[in-house]
Amino acid sequence: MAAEQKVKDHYLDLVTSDDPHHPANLICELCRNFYTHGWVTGTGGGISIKHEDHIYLAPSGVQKERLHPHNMFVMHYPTRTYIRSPLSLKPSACTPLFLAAFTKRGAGACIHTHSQAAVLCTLLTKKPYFQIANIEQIKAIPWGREKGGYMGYFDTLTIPIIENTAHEEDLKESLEKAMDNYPDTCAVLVRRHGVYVWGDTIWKAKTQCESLDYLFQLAVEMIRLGLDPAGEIMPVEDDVNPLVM
Ligand SMILES: CSCCC(=O)C(=O)COP(=O)(O)O
Ligand SMILES: [Zn+2]
Repeated sequence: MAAEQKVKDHYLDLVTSDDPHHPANLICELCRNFYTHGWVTGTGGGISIKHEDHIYLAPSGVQKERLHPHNMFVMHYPTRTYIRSPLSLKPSACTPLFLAAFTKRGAGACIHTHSQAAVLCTLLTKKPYFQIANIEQIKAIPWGREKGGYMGYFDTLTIPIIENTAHEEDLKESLEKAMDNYPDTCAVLVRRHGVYVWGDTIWKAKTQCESLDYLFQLAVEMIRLGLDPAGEIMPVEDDVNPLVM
């Protein structure tokens, strides 16, 4: 009994910390925050964080805004084995997709949202990508495989769109293919479903996810107004501006 208790305590230690920046605490806090954006509504969406050799994952099919650190699964990344599996829960169905971000991109965190703006952007085009250009917030999106590179104001942002599947885990192959075809991207949209966004750290992933969602919302409004999000900047006519002499 004593030995068994010791083992159990050890596993609990992996998800018990007073540090608000501990991955188990952060996933809970950020899911509550993302719920207020409508990003993890009705159990959809989620977050995974890599910390050293450990991957922190939420359970599948639970209300993400009500997570407790003790609900977290912990995977030993080098062996891809679970070292903590809460009883009667299953790890997120997004796990293979999160792992693709860690493995193929060296990400430190991956966020999946069911944002309505993201879904609408996949419905407003039949193309296998979403584009937007000449918007200041584009500058928050990293670009290029070299660390520290960001998009410029005059650049066109392209985010690949993959087709949805009946089961989340079946998206893995097409997500990985999109990562190969768009080596600079930090996100992949899933038609009629949502978006996966990854970053070097959880804070970068959050900033990128927020910036992309801002751009998705803006694109939907632009299209509603008959504007092309990826179109040219309309020249300002001096003679209609009363401030220009
Ligand atoms: C109504 S949510 C359907 C599953 C899904 O798309 C998702 O993102 C949540 O998966 P999880 O296994 O983490 O609950
Ligand atoms: Zn999903």
